[in-house]
Amino acid sequence: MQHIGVDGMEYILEARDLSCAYDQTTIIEHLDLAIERSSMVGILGPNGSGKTTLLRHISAALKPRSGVVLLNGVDVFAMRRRMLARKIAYVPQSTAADFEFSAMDVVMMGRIPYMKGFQSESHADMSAVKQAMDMTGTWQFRDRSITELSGGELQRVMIARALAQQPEILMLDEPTAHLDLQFQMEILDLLRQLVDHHGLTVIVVLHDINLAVQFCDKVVFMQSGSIIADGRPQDVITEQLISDVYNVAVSIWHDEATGSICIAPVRQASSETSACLKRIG
Ligand SMILES: Nc1ncnc2c1ncn2[C@@H]1O[C@H](COP(=O)(O)OP(=O)(O)OP(=O)(O)O)[C@@H](O)[C@H]1O
Repeated sequence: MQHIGVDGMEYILEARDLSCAYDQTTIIEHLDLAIERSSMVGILGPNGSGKTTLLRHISAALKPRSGVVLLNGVDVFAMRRRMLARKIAYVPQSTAADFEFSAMDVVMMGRIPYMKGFQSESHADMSAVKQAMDMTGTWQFRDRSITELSGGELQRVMIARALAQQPEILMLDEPTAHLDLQFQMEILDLLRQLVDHHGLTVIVVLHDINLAVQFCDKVVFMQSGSIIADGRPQDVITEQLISDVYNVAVSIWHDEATGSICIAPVRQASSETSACLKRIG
């Protein structure tokens, strides 16, 4: 369904005047966010800035204190959970593998929103699971218990489960955290292809700004529960912004090989460290 936002653009997801709290502690206040359909959006910002909290609320895993989250113009909290699970899949930051499920059983759990009662899995369920496991390179360990998988292998299984859900929006919280460089690139490449060729919308929390720049159409920088920059990477990322957000000096240049901007922290001895070293020396 097409939904036109207040500014005339077509957005698949909108958060309007969102405020989120854990018990009495407010984390996010009066936040607005609009996500275009079939785009890949990176959420960035320092530890504790509210990225996970935002994802939990826009995925409807948690209810905001106030404000609304609209999916195709419909309030997500007015939707039935089963219907919502066919639209939004959420891969959390880390998953405890406490149970002896096989990797394939876990991916099959992504099909629950499509299953009726105690019916066994259909041909469509099996084929969605196979496709998701092929895409994430996890079919090879389909029969292994998830308790025996490495952090990176388990992460890919969790992404496969979300893909088996065949959602319109895939939200992932630091999906590359446990992955080596090859799998980081493969997973982000896969997400990019799903956006470009299958019309998926991806919202991904990332810590690596250089990867976000290469793969995302838009980046959203958070600081202390607010969005302080939101736009195309080449338009919003400046040395001043990164130094303001992370309190670290950086150098930014255009890199021929990647075709995007590159960001490197510039090492600086702080005055406190220098004074301390002088005392020791
Ligand atoms: N369940 C919770 N109960 C109370 N406070 C929480 C809870 N989860 C997170 N917080 C607090 O909310 C704030 C934002 O946390 P959040 O996890 O959203 O940040 P983040 O940007 O995702 O951080 P990181 O990059 O470290 O994962 C932090 O101060 C954190 O301590």
